[in-house]
Amino acid sequence: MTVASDLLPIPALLRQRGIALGGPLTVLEETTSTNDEAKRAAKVGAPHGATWISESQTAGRGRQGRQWISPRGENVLLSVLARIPCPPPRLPLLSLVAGLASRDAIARAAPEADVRVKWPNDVVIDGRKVSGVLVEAQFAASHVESLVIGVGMNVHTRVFPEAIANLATSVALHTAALPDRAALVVDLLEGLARDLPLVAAHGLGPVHERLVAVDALRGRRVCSDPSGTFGIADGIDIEGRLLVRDEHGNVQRYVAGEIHLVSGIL
Ligand SMILES: O=C(O)CCCC[C@@H]1SC[C@@H]2NC(=O)N[C@@H]21
Repeated sequence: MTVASDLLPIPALLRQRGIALGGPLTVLEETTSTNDEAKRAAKVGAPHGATWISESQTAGRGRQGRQWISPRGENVLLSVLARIPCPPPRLPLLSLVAGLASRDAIARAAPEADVRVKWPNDVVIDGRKVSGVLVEAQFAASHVESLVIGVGMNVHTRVFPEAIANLATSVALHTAALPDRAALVVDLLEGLARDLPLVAAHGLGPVHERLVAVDALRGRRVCSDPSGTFGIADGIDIEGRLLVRDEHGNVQRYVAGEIHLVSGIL
């Protein structure tokens, strides 16, 4: 099967705009997971910036062992291999910054939509998920040898399975014209190329202001695991932790995996 022609302009657009990620680009009809492709290739020396896009995944995955399901040919399923120095404590920041890059690409494609980053790794429109990020690091001894940044974006899908119908959305549901997948990919890679090395080297500082401006959780009621304490989300600090104000006005700081929203949708 040939790959959809709307993806073919990607290499030329990347060259034209001088984007440092996105090549060599492999576009597949099917794979288990684009993150698997990138991880396999990393082991045999694939270069920084190598990128895989697939029209479908048989074992697409998200964080915490969840599945990532996407109908064939409708969306963006992408993984990029990054070989940048990153101290292990900064790894959680990369999900946030990749989410921000995905958010900015989607906001450009759907300028009327209120596109936000939902800490720690989702992108939402009106509280419904439009994109998710899965960062996987490969270690040599105790240092990070390579990083795989996996991004799934719902682009053309208009109807979702019943179980997630209230939780998911797509770019197409917020645009008059059919969104351009190549433009979304190129904008995403541009954001990643600019911000990933900055954040890996300096922490969240260079993007913090942009991130807090599009924080989806601020003011929302959340619950911490495993204590079950309720509070109101009160921003993201410079270390990438979610601030939660409890009923007594005390602020706790949480790292990813310790917090969930009280109601599924925002
Ligand atoms: O929301 C999440 O928990 C993260 C979802 C990440 C999905 C993308 S799709 C491309 C890449 N390949 C995968 O198997 N997962 C990521």
